[in-house]
Amino acid sequence: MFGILKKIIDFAGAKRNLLKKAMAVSFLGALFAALQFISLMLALDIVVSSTETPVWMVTAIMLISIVGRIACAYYSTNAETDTGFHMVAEKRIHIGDRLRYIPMGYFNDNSLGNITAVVTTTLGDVENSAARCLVLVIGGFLNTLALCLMLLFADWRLGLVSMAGLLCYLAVTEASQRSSAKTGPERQRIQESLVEKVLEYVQGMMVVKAYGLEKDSSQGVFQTIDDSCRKALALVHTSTPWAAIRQIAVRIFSVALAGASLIFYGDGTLPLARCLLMLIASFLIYAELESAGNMSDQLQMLGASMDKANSIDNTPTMDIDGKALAPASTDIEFQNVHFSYGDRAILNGISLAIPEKSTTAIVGPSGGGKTTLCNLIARFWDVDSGAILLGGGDVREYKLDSLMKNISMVFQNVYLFNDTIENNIKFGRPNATHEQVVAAAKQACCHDFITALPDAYDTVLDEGGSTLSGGEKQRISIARAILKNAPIIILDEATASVDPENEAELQTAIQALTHDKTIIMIAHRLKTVRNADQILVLNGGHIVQRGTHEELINQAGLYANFIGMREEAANWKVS
Ligand SMILES: Nc1ncnc2c1ncn2[C@@H]1O[C@H](COP(=O)(O)OP(=O)(O)OP(=O)(O)O)[C@@H](O)[C@H]1O
Repeated sequence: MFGILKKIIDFAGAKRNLLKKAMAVSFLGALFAALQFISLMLALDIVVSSTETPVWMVTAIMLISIVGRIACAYYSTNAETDTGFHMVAEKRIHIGDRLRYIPMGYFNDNSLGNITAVVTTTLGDVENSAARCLVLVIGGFLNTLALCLMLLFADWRLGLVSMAGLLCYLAVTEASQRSSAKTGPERQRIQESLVEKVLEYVQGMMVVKAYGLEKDSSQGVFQTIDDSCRKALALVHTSTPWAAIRQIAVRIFSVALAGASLIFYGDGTLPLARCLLMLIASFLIYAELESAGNMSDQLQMLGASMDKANSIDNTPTMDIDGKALAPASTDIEFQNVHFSYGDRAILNGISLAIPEKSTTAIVGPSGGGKTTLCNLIARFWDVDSGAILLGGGDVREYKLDSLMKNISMVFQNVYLFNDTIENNIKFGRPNATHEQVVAAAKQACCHDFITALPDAYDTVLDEGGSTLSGGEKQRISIARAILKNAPIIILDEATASVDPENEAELQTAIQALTHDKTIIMIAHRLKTVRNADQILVLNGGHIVQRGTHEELINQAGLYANFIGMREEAANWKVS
């Protein structure tokens, strides 16, 4: 149990000292509580043994005890709430920051549901109860210890009985925690799979509707909810017997304390006033300890929650050896690059050179590794072997921020944030002025449709930008890249989903973006491919052909086939 308590203190980060203060004040509260017994002892002495202790003194001690206890409880409750919320906010920010610097492969292994569950539900539990549990458990233990010490002072024999009860309780709690050590992680897994399923259900709703599978799909989620409920109950049932054993342990010692008091009174070794005090104490002494014990099960869960959050927070980042460098040029070179997703080899010994301010088109069959090759330049993943150089320096020598300053990426699947259009465009350059945003939007051919919206640039987009058409989203993402003005542009040409009217505007936007830049383009359009300075044909993880259009078109091979298919497609007409 003390291991988990230490874990909470470590987790508190910048609020660690406040948490320690809350614990110290809670201890003070325990001493004030013990004072109540002293006043009770004095009162019984006055009533039963007619001692001459002034009544005002007894009353004053009682008042000090009550006021002191309330004040301590007030302070420690505020401090633990403050600690809980701040420490979790700090952890969430830290995790959010960390996620930016870890390889994308991490997101393959740790699904969205898993990460969402940790940052929301799991940390929500820690936020609401970790600091409170810690203060209650420590407070409960210290409170009982203080009362035992007081009883020791009143009668050492009965003090020892009460102390034995405390030790027995601690031993049972420790045993229960050991036996249910797997409970916390298991419950954690249940929560994760539940969040994962619900997210998948909501995100896949469109496909589910399109295929009329609403019933089957919702049954899957309901099944997971049902499983989660059953497993959570099973876990609670494993901890319930231990709660009963703890209760029995303290009840036995309460009865032993009362019985021993009566025996000592009977044989004349305990005065009546002390005997009455002990009888009252036997009912109250373990009350706080019992509430602390009930919390100890929750501590087990919290320990697992904190471990999970820490495991994300401690994932090694890619920036460990990075330096804030500025490349000498935007020449890019692949030197015998090998890369695989897990065990699946995707790129096998790729070597290529992309000179500054040139245009390189990458073509090839679907699944050949084109996107992967581009993503490696931006270090979404690191290569397995070989090296990728930017301006002569290995991309792994750069800090991610200083590398990404040089690169703008325009993806086929555009993601827009739940924010204003202006802020979405400013994403790559947050301190840009409104005039600069408008100028970029004009170049990207999106100014007109933005100003036609009721709130123009202040229009708040839905998450993912679902209220805009595919072409509009593309152009906003191009405006974003134009504003960032990075010297290297990686572009996944989006033409498949765009109608001819939109395509003309999209091409104007792309021309504005790529002017005078180093361009690497996954090319689908014949015109782009034709005009590229070099064309790389990627198939099965190898560059199978490379050269200019003129050089490749006359060779038999994938490129000639690709051009043939494009020409055929371009000649299609609606009859
Ligand atoms: N995150 C990932 N994890 C595991 N495998 C992946 C991942 N991304 C892509 N792959 C696999 O790697 C292979 C290459 O994918 P990639 O997207 O690079 O191909 P591509 O040539 O760009 O294809 P397309 O033209 O269809 O976009 C594919 O077989 C794909 O299934």
